[in-house]
This record gives sequence, C-alpha cells and structure tokens, in this order.
Amino acid sequence: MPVHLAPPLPAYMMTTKNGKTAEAKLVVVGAPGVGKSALIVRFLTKRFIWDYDPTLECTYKHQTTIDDENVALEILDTAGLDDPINKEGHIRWGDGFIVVYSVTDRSSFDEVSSLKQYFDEVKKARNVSCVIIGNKIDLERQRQVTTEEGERLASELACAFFETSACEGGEDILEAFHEVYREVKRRKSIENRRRRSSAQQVRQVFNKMLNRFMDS
Ligand SMILES: Nc1nc2c(ncn2[C@@H]2O[C@H](COP(=O)(O)OP(=O)(O)OP(=O)(O)O)[C@@H](O)[C@H]2O)c(=O)[nH]1
Repeated sequence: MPVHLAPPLPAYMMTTKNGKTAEAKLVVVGAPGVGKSALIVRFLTKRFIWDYDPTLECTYKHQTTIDDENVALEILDTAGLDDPINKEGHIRWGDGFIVVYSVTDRSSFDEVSSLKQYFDEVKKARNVSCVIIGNKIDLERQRQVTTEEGERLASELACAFFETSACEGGEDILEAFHEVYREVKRRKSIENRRRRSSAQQVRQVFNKMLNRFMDS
C-alpha cells in the first residue's frame, strides 16, 4: 500500500540576529522514481518510507539552522517537468535547485545537463544555484553511473556534488540541502552588492550633472 506523505509542516517566519528574515525557495527536480520525495522526507523527518504515491506536487515549509543562522526553507517536490508552462513556473519560483538522479539509472543521469542548462536559460543567469545528487548508492550492485562520472559532470556544470542513499540516510543529505542554501545566499549577496554599486554610480552621475547645472 502506498504511504501518503505527511502534510507540509507549518509555515514559520524566522528572523536572524540582525532582525532580517533568512529564507530560500528550493526546487527538487529529476527523472521519475529517482528518490526526490524520499530525500526530502529524509531531510525533513530523518525517516525513510519505502512506498509513496507518485508525487503530484508538494511544497514543504521547514524551519532550520544553517551555519548558526535561522532559516525558513520552502521546498518544492516536483512531479516530472514535462509540462513546459509548469516547468518554467517552478524554475522562476525557485532560488536554488537540487537535481537528483539515481546511480542505478543512467537515463536519469543523462537528463541532468539539460535540466541545468534550462535553469540557466529561464533564470537568464550564467550559473544558477544548484547541487547535484546521485541517489540510491545502497544499491551498489545495480550501479550504472560511477562516482567519478557524477563528480566530472558536477564540476563541468559548476555545481556541488553529493552521493546519497535516502534509504540509509547519512550526513550527505543534510549537507546537500545546506550547501544549496549557502549557494543561494552567496549569489543573493553578490546581486545585492552589484545593485548597490550600480545605484551608487547612478547617484554619482546625477550629482555631477546637478553640480554642473548649479555652477552654470
Ligand atoms: N534502495 C533505495 N530505494 C530508494 C531510495 N530512494 C528512493 N527509493 C525508492 O525509489 C522509489 C521512488 O522514490 P520516490 O522518492 O517516490 O522518487 P521520486 O523521484 O519522488 O518519484 P516521482 O515522484 O515519481 O518523480 C520508491 O520505491 C522509494 O522507496 C534509496 O536511496 N535507495
């Protein structure tokens, strides 16, 4: 009997020491059956459930601490990204992405590059915040994708890389979710710096023009 996922956790609005809200929207994508739901549930509850209904679509709100910072995460568990409108909407919504493949399914690995490329296109960024997970490493005898292949691809795509077993658990699952948050935070701070510096440039030009006008 398939087990239904627990209902999403209640929403929290967290504030950091300086009074600001730290939050990030994460999207978990990958081919059907690679273990996206199992990884999310493992991250949220530290438990593994063998059988799920195939995911329709589910968003979880989760309060946690990452690097001593209180963070409110929203995590979207996607159900295949075949519908182009839905797909684009998910990508626009997300700040960071976890792309999952199964080490026992080469075709799921082959989809990773095109997914990453699509994120970059939709977000109009050279590199969106993204980590790659090769899941189901407990099924070593059925492995079709080596660790080296995963590492190589992740390095080509400039993403952090983790191999996990949602079934057995382990720190790498936690670390993958934390790492994508860190990446989101890094990029946000770069964007903010850029925005501040261009606002400063506009102010300088404006002040120069104003001074010239006043002098004339
Ligand atoms: N052995 C093993 N089985 C796993 C692991 N992760 C998930 N599974 C199993 O793989 C199947 C699919 O897992 P899901 O978490 O539903 O995969 P999904 O990617 O969310 O699937 P869709 O919602 O259909 O896209 C289930 O039977 C899980 O029990 C793992 O790490 N090891």
